[in-house]
Amino acid sequence: KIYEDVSQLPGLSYDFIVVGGGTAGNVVANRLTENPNFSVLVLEAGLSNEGVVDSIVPFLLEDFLQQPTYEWNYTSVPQAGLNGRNVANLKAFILGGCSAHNGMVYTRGAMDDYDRFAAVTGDPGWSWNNLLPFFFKNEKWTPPVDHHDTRGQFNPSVHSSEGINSVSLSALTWPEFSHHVIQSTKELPNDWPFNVDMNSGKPLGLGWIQSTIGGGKRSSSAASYLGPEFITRGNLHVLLHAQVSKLVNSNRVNGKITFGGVEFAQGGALFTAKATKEIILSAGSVGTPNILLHSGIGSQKTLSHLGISTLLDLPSVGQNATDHPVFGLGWTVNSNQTQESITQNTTRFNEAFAEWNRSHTGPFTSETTTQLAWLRLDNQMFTSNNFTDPSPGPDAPHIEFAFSPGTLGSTPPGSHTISVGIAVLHPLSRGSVTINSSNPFASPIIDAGFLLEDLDIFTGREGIRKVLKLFNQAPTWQGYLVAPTMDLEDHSDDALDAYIRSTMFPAYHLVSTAAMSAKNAGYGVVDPDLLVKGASGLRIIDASVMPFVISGHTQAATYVIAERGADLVKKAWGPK
Ligand SMILES: Cc1cc2nc3c(=O)[nH]c(=O)nc-3n(C[C@H](O)[C@H](O)[C@H](O)COP(=O)(O)OP(=O)(O)OC[C@H]3O[C@@H](n4cnc5c(N)ncnc54)[C@H](O)[C@@H]3O)c2cc1C
Repeated sequence: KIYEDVSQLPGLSYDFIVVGGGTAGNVVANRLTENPNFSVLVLEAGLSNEGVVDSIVPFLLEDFLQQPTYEWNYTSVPQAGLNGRNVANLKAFILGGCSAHNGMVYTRGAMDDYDRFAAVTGDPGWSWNNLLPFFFKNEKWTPPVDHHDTRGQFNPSVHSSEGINSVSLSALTWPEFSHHVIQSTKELPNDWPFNVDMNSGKPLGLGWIQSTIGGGKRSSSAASYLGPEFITRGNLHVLLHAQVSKLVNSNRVNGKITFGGVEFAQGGALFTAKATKEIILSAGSVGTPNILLHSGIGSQKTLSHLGISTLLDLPSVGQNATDHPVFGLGWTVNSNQTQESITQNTTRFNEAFAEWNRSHTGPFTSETTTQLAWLRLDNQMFTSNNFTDPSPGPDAPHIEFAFSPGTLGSTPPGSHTISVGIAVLHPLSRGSVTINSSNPFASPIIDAGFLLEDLDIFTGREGIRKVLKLFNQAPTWQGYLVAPTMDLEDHSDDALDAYIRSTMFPAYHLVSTAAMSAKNAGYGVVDPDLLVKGASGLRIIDASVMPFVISGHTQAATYVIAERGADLVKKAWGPK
């Protein structure tokens, strides 16, 4: 059941307290309450997702992201790598967390990513092969709303229709643009090979986008894992408007620190919820380190400056923050079949919205990108520039290209554009999430550390060159493209770098701020079972535990961590 007011809760003592009803937290709550003997309370700071149309209708994402009501409204520190620019750090303030406001792109990444997780943690359970059943528990493959023939657009053998979270191919809303993109793989198959399914563990190549959308509606963790068949469980309670400040009632048992509960605020008052078995932090890559630090878990040096007494000296808390830098290239085109035909035409916009309301079909059923490509740079390019290949293995891409029949943000009235978003997938730059106040309700200090390392900007620059070469050399684009919105042809390295630094924005894939490491490692925040090192009864299950950012958008990886994490908890407390 979902509660809005703490006074309605039957009590404040549960077996498990899950902090954060976001992408991962709702998976954990669902899976633990499959056991009728476990009681679970989810504490979510944000608002209800019920009936929030801009979150439900995929095409309205851009509008949704402008709404401060559903945002934590964090600011980040000025970014030295971006000429001191201050970029947004979006984090959703709604049940479902970022799965309720993200771009819905479903990408698992490469097998090499997870095999590297297994290697650095010393736990084969994090390898691709061992995680595949958990991807399948999460995924509910769903037909696209236009029921078009999807043969050759995905590989059914790497998908599951038995999971909980809907994933689908988009309706064929933009056939002209899609034709040119797919045709590129026939005309330049060596540079841009077709990949029938980028979610097979081997993503290299170009293929059709898959999204967390089912029946034309966003499938957030709240809509799926807290769906009507689950939320009616008597042992599953979710309390909204409940912002956790810190872990409380600490004790030391056999040299390990334990916490009896969590303190949270609602309506200006403070309450304590007790956990008799475990506290699970699923507050995300910003929320989780913030709560740890205010609870006295972190670098003793930082905490003592703020007058917070250190219960557990774990200097890695909040460090190692990693996100994907993204920037875009745009062209005007000789066609009116672009998203501007809807966004700049009120009549068509209203018609498309009416169609979605009537039958959940039409252009409003998908987000803006139609295809993605994942490419590697030659090893030679790294060595001749004195870099080491940052990727986890030969099947992992260095760069992502997102093809869209339209441009993010505003375009001049009457223009028709297309764009390619470029993401650097294995940045070396690192930042941090830390605090500069002992007030747990103050905003943490977020620094993604974008483009501090030369390798990251080098990779971005080569991404631009790959796109320019594609549009120059593949005949399909001739006569369709009119002019670039910013001409980067023949630009020097310095000019391309300047373009990237002045236009880059975050992918919002922040991870690794409470990274897992091997049991005996002298760094890291959680062990491979996701238990906080040096603590007992305290686990972290969210995107913050990834030891590295994956070669893809991060929600599928977060879901798989949550599925396996919940399994570890159930095994620890279930029947022996
Ligand atoms: C704008 C945007 C677009 C994105 N697009 C994509 C995409 O297209 N595809 C993709 O794969 N990934 C995408 N991502 C990334 C992906 O959504 C995240 O990596 C993933 O959802 C993180 O899940 P999480 O469970 O770690 O955190 P969240 O989903 O953020 O969950 C954390 C939850 O904890 C709550 N919380 C935080 N602090 C507290 C507290 N103190 N007390 C109580 N509750 C608290 C939050 O309100 C939130 O509900 C995007 C992210 C953003 C922000």
